[in-house]
Amino acid sequence: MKIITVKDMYEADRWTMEEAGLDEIVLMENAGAALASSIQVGEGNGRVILAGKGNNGGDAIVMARRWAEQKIPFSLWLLCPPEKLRSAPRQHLNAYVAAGHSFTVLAPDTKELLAEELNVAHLIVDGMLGIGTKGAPREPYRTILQWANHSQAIRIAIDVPSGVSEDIHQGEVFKATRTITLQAPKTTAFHPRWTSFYGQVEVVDIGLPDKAFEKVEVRRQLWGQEQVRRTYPKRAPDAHKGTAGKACVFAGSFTMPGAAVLAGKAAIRGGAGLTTIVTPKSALPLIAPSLTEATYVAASDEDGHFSGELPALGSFDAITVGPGIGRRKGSALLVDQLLEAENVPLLLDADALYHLSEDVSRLKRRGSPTILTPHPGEMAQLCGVKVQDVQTERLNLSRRFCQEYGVFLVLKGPHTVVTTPSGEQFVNHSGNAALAKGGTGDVLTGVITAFMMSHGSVQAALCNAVWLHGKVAEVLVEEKHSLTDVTASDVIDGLPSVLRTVEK
Ligand SMILES: NC(=O)C1=CN([C@@H]2O[C@H](COP(=O)(O)OP(=O)(O)OC[C@H]3O[C@@H](n4cnc5c(N)ncnc54)[C@H](O)[C@@H]3O)[C@@H](O)[C@H]2O)[C@@H](O)CC1
Ligand SMILES: Nc1ncnc2c1ncn2[C@@H]1O[C@H](COP(=O)(O)OP(=O)(O)O)[C@@H](O)[C@H]1O
Ligand SMILES: [K+]
Repeated sequence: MKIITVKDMYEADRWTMEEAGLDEIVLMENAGAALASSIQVGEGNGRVILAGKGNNGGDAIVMARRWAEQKIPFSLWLLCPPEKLRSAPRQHLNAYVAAGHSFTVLAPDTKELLAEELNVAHLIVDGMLGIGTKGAPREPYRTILQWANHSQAIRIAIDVPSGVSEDIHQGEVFKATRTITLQAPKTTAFHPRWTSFYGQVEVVDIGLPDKAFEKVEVRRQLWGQEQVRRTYPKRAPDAHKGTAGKACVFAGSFTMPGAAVLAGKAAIRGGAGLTTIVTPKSALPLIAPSLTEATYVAASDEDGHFSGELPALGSFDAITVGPGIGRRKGSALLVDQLLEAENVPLLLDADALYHLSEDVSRLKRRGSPTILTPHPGEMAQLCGVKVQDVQTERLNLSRRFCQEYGVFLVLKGPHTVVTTPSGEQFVNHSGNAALAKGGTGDVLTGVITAFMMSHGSVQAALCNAVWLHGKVAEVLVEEKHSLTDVTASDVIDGLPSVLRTVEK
């Protein structure tokens, strides 16, 4: 599903109205109807619908008419004088009034009543500000947002939570329990500043033809279960360990053997036919007893870490380097040599990214696919910026980096972003804070390593691995864990149940 900017949405809107001849009134009617049927009204009274002066308010007015016709009790508040409404919302307000329904206009003498209603409401529908918002909400929105946010009510936002805007600000924003977005998810839903205000996001169709988005260059998409099912490869009945892929994982050290175990186990669970762990000699006995199915190469060791001498290796379908290798000179030398490995996809994670950041331009010399899997701290180091700058520019920064260096990038965190060398972007929709624990990144690296060899497309491999990893965390918390106790090993153990649903 395409993720769009405000400009894209207005362009699609314009096309639909001007080229397809569908009136704004019709789209607003569709939006209101879709909202009326997807919002659960709950028991009792105390439903407040807030309508602002733009088209977002128009959607709320249509929704109110639909509810009124179904005899659902509510109060509709108009936050501007009716004559200040834009043309389409005004026409819908006329229809609402003509149908015999009532509303209250916010004014000095009604303000207190609204405060009281919001205070005791069980459901607040926010049609105050939509994608036309510029900067922090001004009065009267600011105060009403404060009242709404203090209420114990379930809060539903129409299209976007009021106050969310593409230009970042620190003003008041509607804290939605759920946001019902019209037609397509907006980029702001995945911006770290705004994600938490959106709550649960649902997309409803309001009748814009797909063609309306063809003219818009949309290169960002949501990646979810549907896409995974479509792209997940079937294992051939005559598959053998050679066809399932031979992976070589450079991981571990005397002080960090666990990272190698986690990445190796996850690669094997992820379907790799053969997994070879290359690790410093002294770390090998710490790793091998916990990972029976792998084969091993003992690398030359210097004080429990890679010395930098590359052992003689056979041929592999994928090479991964990083988990637990440490930051000493030896592992830097290792990374340097692996970057020269021709004709094999190379995944760099964790400490390998630390070494890479010494000279990122080396990436430009690579002839085969290169995959980087940084968390925001590692991304900041790769780009020479602050972590905060990574977080506010996750999508744009990733795209610029991938286009400049010709790599695939997995920028981790809530809503992990996968970017291809040409700048296509895929935002992941699964996962939860249970993953915020050491070692879960090593698990992801292992799964990616396996998927790179089984999927025809690197992009699909990355997106599917990221989705699976997040989905496992969701299932673990739904079924037998809490957000607090999940371990990286639990994530590996949880892979089978989600993989089974994908294979079906
Ligand atoms: N195809 C579509 O995209 C459709 C969109 N619709 C709705 O239309 C909305 C966009 O409508 P509009 O373009 O009228 O925009 P809004 O509904 O966001 O309203 C913008 C209004 O708020 C004012 N405003 C902007 N920033 C403000 C701030 N910081 N403080 C106070 N006031 C501020 C502006 O002056 C303007 O009058 C969408 O979010 C959606 O809900 C629907 O009506 C159906 C069709
Ligand atoms: N709050 C969160 N919500 C969703 N996913 C998260 C969250 N916190 C962490 N993750 C995921 O957990 C993993 C952590 O990886 P990383 O930071 O590399 O850990 P480590 O290096 O310790 O293994 C990433 O896949 C990241 O996307
Ligand atoms: K809104």
